[in-house]
Amino acid sequence: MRVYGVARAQSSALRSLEVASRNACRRNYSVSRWASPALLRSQNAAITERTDAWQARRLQSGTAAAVLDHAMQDPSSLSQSDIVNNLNPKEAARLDKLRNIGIAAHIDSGKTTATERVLYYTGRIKSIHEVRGKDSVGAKMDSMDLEREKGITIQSAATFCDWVKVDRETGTEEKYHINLIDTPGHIDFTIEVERALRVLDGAVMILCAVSGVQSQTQTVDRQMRRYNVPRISFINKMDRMGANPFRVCDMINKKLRIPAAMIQVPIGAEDEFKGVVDIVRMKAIYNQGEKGVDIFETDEIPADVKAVAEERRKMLIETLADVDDEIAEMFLDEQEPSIPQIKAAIRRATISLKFSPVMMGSALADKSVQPMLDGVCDYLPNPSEVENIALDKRRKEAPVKMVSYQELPFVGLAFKLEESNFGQLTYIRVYQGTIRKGQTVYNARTDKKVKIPRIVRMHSNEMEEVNEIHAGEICAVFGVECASGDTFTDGTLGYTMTSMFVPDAVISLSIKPKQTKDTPNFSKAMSRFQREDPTFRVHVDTESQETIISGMGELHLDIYVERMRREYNVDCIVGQPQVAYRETIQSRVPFDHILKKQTGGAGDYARVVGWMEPTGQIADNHFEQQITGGTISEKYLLACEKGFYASCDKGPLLGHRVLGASMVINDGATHMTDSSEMSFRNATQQAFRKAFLAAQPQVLEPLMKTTITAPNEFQGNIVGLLNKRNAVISDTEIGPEDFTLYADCSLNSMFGFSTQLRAATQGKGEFSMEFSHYSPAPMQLQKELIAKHEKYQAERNKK
Ligand SMILES: Nc1nc2c(ncn2[C@@H]2O[C@H](COP(=O)(O)OP(=O)(O)OP(=O)(O)O)[C@@H](O)[C@H]2O)c(=O)[nH]1
Repeated sequence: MRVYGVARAQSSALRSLEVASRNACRRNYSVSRWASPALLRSQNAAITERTDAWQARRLQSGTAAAVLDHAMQDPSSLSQSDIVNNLNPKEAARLDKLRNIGIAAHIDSGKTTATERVLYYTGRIKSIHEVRGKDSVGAKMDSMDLEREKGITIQSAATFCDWVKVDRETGTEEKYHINLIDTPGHIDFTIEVERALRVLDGAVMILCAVSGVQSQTQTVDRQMRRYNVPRISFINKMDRMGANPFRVCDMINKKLRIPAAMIQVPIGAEDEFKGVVDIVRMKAIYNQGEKGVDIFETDEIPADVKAVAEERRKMLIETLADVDDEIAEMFLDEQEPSIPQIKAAIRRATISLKFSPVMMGSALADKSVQPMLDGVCDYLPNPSEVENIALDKRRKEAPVKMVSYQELPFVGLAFKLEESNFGQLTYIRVYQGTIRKGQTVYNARTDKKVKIPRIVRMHSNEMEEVNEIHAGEICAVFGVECASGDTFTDGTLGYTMTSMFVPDAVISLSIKPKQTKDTPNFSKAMSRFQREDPTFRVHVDTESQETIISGMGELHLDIYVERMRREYNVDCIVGQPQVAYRETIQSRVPFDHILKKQTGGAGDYARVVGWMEPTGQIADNHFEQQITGGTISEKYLLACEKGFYASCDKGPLLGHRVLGASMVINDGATHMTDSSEMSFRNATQQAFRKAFLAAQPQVLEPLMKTTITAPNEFQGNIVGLLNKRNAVISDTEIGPEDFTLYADCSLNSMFGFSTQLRAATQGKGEFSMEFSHYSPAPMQLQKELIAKHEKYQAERNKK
């Protein structure tokens, strides 16, 4: 933890390399957090190879080389920021003032509204437009027509701005460069949050001051944990009736189980909300001027807020003492930490994911957004303070930590693709080195070279052309053929980065263009949407020859059907939404199957012996061969494996994917002339079918974690609706006005629920669903589904 404090102090003071080097040596044996000697060696070699004049001078001077040598002897000695600081304090100073952040939250918490203020206060936009505002312009970050019409964010949008942080006591100013991504709240577009958090260094988690932690807040919380993203919590909508930030702070602690404490308390609430008290510095902060553009700070804390502010300050120090050693020691010695000590502790604890500082305001009422931006600069990490790991393909995929330093070989991750009027736009996070216009880079997955013709910085749907982008930054490039999640390098390193988590699709429907003349455009749109969104999948059903699209929910698929109409002029006919069922087995069944055909000429012969059994988990399938004595050759076993996985793609019960099945082949026979790869593949598929049907097969259905919120008077109606659907209600929370109900529901039973919910709550109820797990479908449903599938097959066979 000391590393951050020292590195920051060094970089802000821009001390000489010698001082930095001495500090690094002093820390050498006390800090244990850095990389492999091989990485440092390879990077040192890469640095030496480069002809960069500055670099060569530094290496010749011996200081930087000494630091790297030192690190090689004891690789645990230096952090990423130490290395950058020691190599080039100027570069460390650039990184120190850089933040890559995301704004993520439950639906309608005010992410886009808050982002609009951030852009206005930083001078990126000249006027503020509201989401669903009366001027019909819509917020800057909701640039798609559909987003503006529906008032929801569908795609995440990237932008950047410069924030000048003013220390009002000393009058000093510090300029920070912030790359910002506004993400959607609807669970159907969760991949957008997933990929933003994959590449960001920190986040602002927005919560509603009335509703607090909601279902999507919990999803976002899981995503932040998955990618180790430190966060500030910002309680928005302090102007709403029923706003209670103290309750929300408790909810963050209890429901999200992250130690959180207020670093501000409100001055008034609801329509009396006036501003906040910064309880670290004990200053009252108010917004003034048009759209709250000016900040007024004073020592005069209103009398009715003072006691709360003091009490909450004590609570803040106590919470910090639980998560930070330095404050813990002072706490035990009954010493009062100073303001810089508290701020440093908040920063350390936030970056090390042990704490979340809680701020508050009202974006819509233009109150207290600027202090939140100060918080981003003060408490969220710069790119060199975040650990980013790549796998080195040249060293058996050994993990290596990347150094956010512009002179090192380039490594970047393509995290998002988007079709624009000028061709495919690929968003890249540069983790190491520099990407330059005209440079040739390598795609680590395909090993293909590509030239970078244009680099731009994105400002929602507008772009600004640049010649190069350095480590730690986010940019977009044109004309680069790749898939979402591909790693690019300059070719000197064999690094590849792990990609993001892509959730399984739960819903599908058949789709075709109304008019055959639209087929080319239809295909174009399908391939574009698939490339852009890994949760949107398209396949052609081999039996019905229908195009099937699958995704995260009805809204997700509806939006694509609508985009097809608007952006490609293709009207489509869509089928009923279908649940993505799965199939599994429950018992072990042996098999001994012979495929034998001799009808003149070359015959077919393959014998496979073994067993099928459940893997024990409703997850991936498993194939294993335990052949002794070479009864089946390697080549044919490979064909058996292919046959097994092909069978898993289309289960024998309904033609849906198989989960949790294992096949072992431990014996068999081969014919001198009649055996072939095809005969072993077919024999395995036949054996699979027979064994599967004998092994107590079962249809699985997706269960959805469902959260419903509505005004309290409708609770009875909603419980009734859920009972009809055999939902299992797991929890209910009753708030001052609204209640929230948590339930597990089968996806199948939830079709049409939104219409019924609207009717039952006078349009005031909301619900969200997220895939939870697969569970056996009720027996009656299984029988009906199987009978329907068999009837369909029989009709097809007749044709
Ligand atoms: N009262 C009040 N309303 C707010 C505040 N901030 C946003 N809103 C309103 O809340 C609604 C949703 O705001 P958005 O900014 O679209 O929320 P979002 O989180 O970006 O929405 P999604 O991206 O669709 O999840 C809009 O009608 C806003 O005007 C606030 O501070 N106070």
